Amino acid sequence: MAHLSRFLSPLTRFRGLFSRKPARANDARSAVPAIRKATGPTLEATGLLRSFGSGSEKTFALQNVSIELRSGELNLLMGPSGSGKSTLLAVISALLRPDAGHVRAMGQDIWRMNETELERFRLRHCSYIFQGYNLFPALTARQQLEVVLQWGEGAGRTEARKRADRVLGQLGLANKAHLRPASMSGGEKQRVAIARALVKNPSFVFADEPTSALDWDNGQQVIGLLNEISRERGATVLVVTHDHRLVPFADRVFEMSDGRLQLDAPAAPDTGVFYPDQTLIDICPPHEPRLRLREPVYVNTH
Ligand SMILES: Nc1ncnc2c1ncn2[C@@H]1O[C@H](COP(=O)(O)OP(=O)(O)OP(=O)(O)O)[C@@H](O)[C@H]1O
Repeated sequence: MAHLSRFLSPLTRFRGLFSRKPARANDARSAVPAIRKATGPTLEATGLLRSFGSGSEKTFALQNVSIELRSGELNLLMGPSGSGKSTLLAVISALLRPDAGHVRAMGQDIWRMNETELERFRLRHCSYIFQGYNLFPALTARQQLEVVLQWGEGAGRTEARKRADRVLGQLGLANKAHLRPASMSGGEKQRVAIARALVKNPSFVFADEPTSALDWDNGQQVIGLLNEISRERGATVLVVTHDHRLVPFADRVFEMSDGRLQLDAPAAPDTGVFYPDQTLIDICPPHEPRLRLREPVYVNTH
């Protein structure tokens, strides 16, 4: 089982929920682009090495791993237990320093940052979603979100409540806003965790086995939401999972084995068109789970 949270100090766990990034002006749902530019990578890792232990006990968890992720895409990271998925997720999400290699995000080499800069980067740009939800037991669903906005962004009480309620409503949780985690089902708890990740409008969402504790209906709902976060809000989403049923929801599927990344695997049947100038015409209905390109189709526009 992957446990990304083991790479977090308790303080980082708490602070990682917050962002000082101002809310985007437009509600992302109203801004689903019919045509979106396929941009370059927003997150680019090269030559990552990471080991644990020493001597005969030494484990090489990452062995020269390079990967590129783009905004607006949902990426799955799969592979057998112990293949290095959680380690890779932790290294590229600014939680675990590699022994060697580079991770470039938002135009910066994140592992050249000092601790303060790293913390600011996590706060401003990253959201983390864990298998175990990581909700505060004493807070209601609404308060889980409000605290992010009030403490993280300095939002006033009224504004925080309005924004929290809007996101809870978008995730079908309006009638659960007053409940504490102990009174919620696993699926509801994970949706609250996603709402909390969403409310800060992150550029990057990193999720470690977010559906493994859920039944298939709830799991499907959760991956559908992650899909929407990438597509409608333009976030770069990376999900570690063992569940092959999630594959049709993904833009790209990366396989790891023995600390190495295998070739990018295709996800689902052709539903879009790539033009040579890299403009992607997304022909899927905005609120349907996205179907994917098996092979990019290049159309001669001349
Ligand atoms: N903190 C640690 N100390 C020692 N070894 C570690 C540590 N973290 C990971 N490892 C080792 O590194 C290798 C990769 O572990 P990692 O958790 O990244 O794999 P994984 O693919 O996520 O596995 P799973 O699917 O079981 O969660 C494993 O052999 C693991 O035992």
